Amino acid sequence: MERTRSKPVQDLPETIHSLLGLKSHLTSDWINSVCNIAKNVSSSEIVSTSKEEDDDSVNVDLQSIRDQLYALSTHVNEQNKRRRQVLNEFLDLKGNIRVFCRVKPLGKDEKVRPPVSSDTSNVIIKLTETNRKAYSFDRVFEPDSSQDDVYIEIEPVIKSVIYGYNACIFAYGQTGTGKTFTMEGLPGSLGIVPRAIQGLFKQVEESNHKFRITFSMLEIYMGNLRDLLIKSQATKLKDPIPPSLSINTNEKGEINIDHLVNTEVSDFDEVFKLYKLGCRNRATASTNSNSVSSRSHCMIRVSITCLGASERRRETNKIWLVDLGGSERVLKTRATGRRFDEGKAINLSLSALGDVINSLQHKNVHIPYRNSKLTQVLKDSLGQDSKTLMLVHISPKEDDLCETICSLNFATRAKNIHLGQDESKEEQENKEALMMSLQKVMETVEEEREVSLREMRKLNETLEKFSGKPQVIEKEEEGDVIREVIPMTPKKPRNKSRRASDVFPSFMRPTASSNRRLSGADFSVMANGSGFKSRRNSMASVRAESVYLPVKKNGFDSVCDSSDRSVSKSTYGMRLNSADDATVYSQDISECDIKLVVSEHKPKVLQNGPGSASKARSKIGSFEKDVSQKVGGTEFSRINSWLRSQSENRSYVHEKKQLPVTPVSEKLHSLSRNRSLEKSSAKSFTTEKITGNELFEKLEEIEEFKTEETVVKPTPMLKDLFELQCLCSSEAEDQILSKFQNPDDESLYPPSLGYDGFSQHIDNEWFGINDTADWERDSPASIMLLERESDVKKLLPGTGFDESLKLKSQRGLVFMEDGASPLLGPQETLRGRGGCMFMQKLQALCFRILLGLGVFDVGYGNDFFNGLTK
Ligand SMILES: Nc1ncnc2c1ncn2[C@@H]1O[C@H](COP(=O)(O)OP(=O)(O)OP(=O)(O)O)[C@@H](O)[C@H]1O
Repeated sequence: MERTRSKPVQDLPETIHSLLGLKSHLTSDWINSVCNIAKNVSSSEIVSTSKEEDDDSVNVDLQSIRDQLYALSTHVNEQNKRRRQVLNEFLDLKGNIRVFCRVKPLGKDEKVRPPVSSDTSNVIIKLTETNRKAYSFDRVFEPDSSQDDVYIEIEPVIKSVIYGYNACIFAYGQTGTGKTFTMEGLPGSLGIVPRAIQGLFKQVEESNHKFRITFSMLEIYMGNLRDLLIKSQATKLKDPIPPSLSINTNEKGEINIDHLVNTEVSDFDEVFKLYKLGCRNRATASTNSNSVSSRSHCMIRVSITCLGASERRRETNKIWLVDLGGSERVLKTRATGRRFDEGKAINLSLSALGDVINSLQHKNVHIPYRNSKLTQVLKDSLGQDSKTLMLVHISPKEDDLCETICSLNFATRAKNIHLGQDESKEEQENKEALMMSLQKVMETVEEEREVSLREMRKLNETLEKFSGKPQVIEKEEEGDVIREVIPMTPKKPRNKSRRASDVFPSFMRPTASSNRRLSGADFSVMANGSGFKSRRNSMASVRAESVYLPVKKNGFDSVCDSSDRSVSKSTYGMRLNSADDATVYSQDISECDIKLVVSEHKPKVLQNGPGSASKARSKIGSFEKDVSQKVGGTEFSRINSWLRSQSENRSYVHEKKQLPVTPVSEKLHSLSRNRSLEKSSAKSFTTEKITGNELFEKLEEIEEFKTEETVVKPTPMLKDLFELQCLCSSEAEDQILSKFQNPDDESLYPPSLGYDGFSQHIDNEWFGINDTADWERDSPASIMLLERESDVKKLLPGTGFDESLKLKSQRGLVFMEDGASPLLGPQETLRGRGGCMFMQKLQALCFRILLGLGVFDVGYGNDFFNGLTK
């Protein structure tokens, strides 16, 4: 390298040479001049010269380290690809849906010999002394199995997640059999969730790519999604009500959940804190079977994004870790009230999950994902190339034998196809040999990869020592620019001020309506001085409900069929601009929809008092049967023809038979009996036309009987109407309370109503008489009507519905003045036309039935509704 040096320094060699060669020059002057030259050479010049020479050699070393790192990283990429291939082949051979079974150990006091025995792949049930039934699974964990044993079997699935596959691990089983124990674990014996997340971070650290990991946690409670990372039940007046979660499918077929908190995490500790927060928010309760029973499905989603890693299946993928609610026989658990409803909701979604898995195993064209929220959420993580693992939990206790058999049958349904009962022994042996060889290949690849990674780490440390930063290599691979950060990625500083609820991923950009929903509480606080009012208004302002639009179905829905859809609908702010209803539609069918079909037909006991609830429940079975018939069309056709005739003739049809009056007890006893009789005689009704006044008198009779604590056996048609009316109201109220109930502050919430068919509440609020009451706006009827308003508008063009609603500042249930249409009209006329009150009530009931028909989608399209209003 050329350097510029001072003149004396340049002359120095020559001078020394002359000094050595020509001793005659050794005069005192000459010596002085040499000394001066030496003095002029600065010390810094000497140092810098030596440093630059060192730099040259270091530069050469660093470059060679970089080259080596580049080569090694390419090699590791190749190994990763190979590893992914082998792992995938291995998992494919094992089956993409694998079913494990875990047997809970007997308690200390339970010394009896259990009727359930197991080995590593079979569970044998002793049905009688001579009769046994065997179930085989991919793996059975015996009662003494540890959490380690379980995790080892699960690890390949976790590894596949790093390679871009979606995965789903869920724990299924009867309540109290150890699902939460397996998934969550105890402090000394961590379960699958913490281990899986630890495993994921370990994989990420070992990888030579940069990953972005996010964490979300939600529960499906009574058919509704609830974010567990934000407090879902506001405890203070000012607490914002969380936005409703809705399930969407993007153009790639990926499932997204709008408004679900999706927090970026950089290490296990961060995840664990969020996880604990979520667990605290989860709905649990004490039941007969488990003192801390999960009353919901708890779902954890870990999403992973890694750009430009060619060995990964997709850039963003996810794993769902699901602790399902316990399947239970409600009769056995003797659950009542809310516990009963929770159990029923859990059972419904579990059976939907079973159907989906079974269809996947059968490779059916139609996979019924839409039958529950649970399966909708898991849609892109079940089946196809996703890895699914079901852990069925059973109890060895004799007392639980029925539940055990149910769970084992459920699990067998999920697994027995892919294991290939048709496979010959030879084929099975070949498969096992192939799996063994793949395992060996995998081990070799893993070892080689480990060596490469170790070498890379060493080189990287050296590089960091000299250059002060880890090496970043940029290279072109398969057309993509890959940015690889070789291990030891510096940790991101945690943003402590960030609230979980503030973090929304980019795809969850707030829409106008979601913004309004988010600000709903603020609005209510600002608009009202009084706390009570403001709280209630905030509740009234933000309603989220799933309803099923009356879209005609063409048989079944299919995987890629977007024609049939239900609507997740949020109705906002009745006090805001009426044209400003924020209605968010998403393509999802609510689990509630299924639940509603069943539970909306709860029998209503026309008497309040002790025991009435249990009596009502005892009739649910018969009503459910009844509903299935209705859905099948038999009874609806009766309603249909009846409504048609009444709309054509402007008169009402009822059973000719005299309304019998029976005491309450007799009535309750005979209700179910009558129901079957009614069904059988449904087609042979003798009908007569009566005038509105006559009907009014009849209805008055009914009202009188009710007030005298007696029960009327109404005509089948009227009874149906009464029941439907009551059921609609109670279900809506239940759902609203379940969303907004605040156990700490019950007084701020609408009182729970004892539905007796025609309670004061219903008179005043369903029929919109009390125009000053805030409850009117908040009443279930109003909410239901509001939520379905736009649907009705579509269905009933030209009925004046629009106009009448526009005229109304109060938006309760209103009726048409025109008697021709049984539906809507100014509500003021109710007071003026007292004599026609009951006729109008009946009209309103018809209207609600129409809505109900629409909601439950029994195949009646627009024609049906239009026909009724002509
Ligand atoms: N394999 C096991 N080893 C030790 N204890 C267990 C095991 N499985 C379950 N338990 C214990 O049994 C009790 C009930 O278990 P857990 O709460 O996990 O049941 P669950 O299936 O989640 O019930 P639920 O569906 O009602 O939530 C807990 O106290 C748990 O610690």
